[in-house]
Amino acid sequence: MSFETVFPAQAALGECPLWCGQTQRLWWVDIEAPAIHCLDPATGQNDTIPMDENVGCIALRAGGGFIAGLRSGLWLLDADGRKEKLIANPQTDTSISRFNDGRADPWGRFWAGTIYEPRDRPDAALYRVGPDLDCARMAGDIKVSNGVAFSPDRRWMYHSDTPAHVIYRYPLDPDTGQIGPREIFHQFPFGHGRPDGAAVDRDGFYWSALYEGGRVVRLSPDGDIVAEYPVPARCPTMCAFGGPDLRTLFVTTARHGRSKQELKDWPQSGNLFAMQVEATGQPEPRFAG
Ligand SMILES: O=C(O)[C@H](O)[C@@H](O)[C@H](O)[C@H](O)CS(=O)(=O)O
Repeated sequence: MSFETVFPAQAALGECPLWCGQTQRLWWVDIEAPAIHCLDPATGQNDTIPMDENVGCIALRAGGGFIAGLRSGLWLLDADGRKEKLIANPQTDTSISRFNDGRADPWGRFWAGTIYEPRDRPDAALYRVGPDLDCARMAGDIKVSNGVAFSPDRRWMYHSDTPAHVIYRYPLDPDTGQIGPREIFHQFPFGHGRPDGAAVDRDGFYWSALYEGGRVVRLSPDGDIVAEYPVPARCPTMCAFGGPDLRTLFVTTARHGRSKQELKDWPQSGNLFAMQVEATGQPEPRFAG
């Protein structure tokens, strides 16, 4: 098992891969293009929706279209990616803060966090949008919000702060989805990659893309690293399960802000990769609003 290029995107900042089981397509974004993409892995056909501002994350809406975390705030988009409604713009200064990682939860809500781009103080935050479009600030004290994912038993929400090299987890009420106090799920040592986007498989194992770590790591429900999978790019940004049996692991990667030497050493940076895995992913929920 090893990652192979599934689409030679050469994306600036590939992110937010998410599988649509209905159409058998992989949606993903290029934060810096900026664009929303839709890949048919069977044919290699990749359709692009250009955006007019950074797009950090998207989720599919149950009724069609997207909910998205953009630089200017949280938006509803139609099926063609056109802005329908600004839900909220909670950031204090969008010139130095934008939405980053996010996804829908098993209750049909959308969680999205920001990146505080100066990274000199923990001014990023995590927000949750309900189907009624009510937006609530759910967590703070972070610099770059990443790694949002949910356990299959609905008892844990995972959330990372990339520059701090830490993945947190929050207890979830399995009925209401309310979160409890955060605890450290895994603290990575500095200098060997830091946790970016992630996915949780059907057995509750957390698969984390390690930015500047050139690999994806699989962590047990107790937070122990049980496997590591090299990626042919130094900066994998997020992984997602897909394919007819949800046993294909897709990973997006980055070129943006990387040195010429790094891009020479890792010429496939920015591509989309895929690997068949023994684990089975969870179907990606849709936003109910
Ligand atoms: O892709 C993302 O999540 C961010 O936009 C990336 O740029 C990355 O996570 C971030 O740059 C990591 S860090 O701030 O350099 O630690």
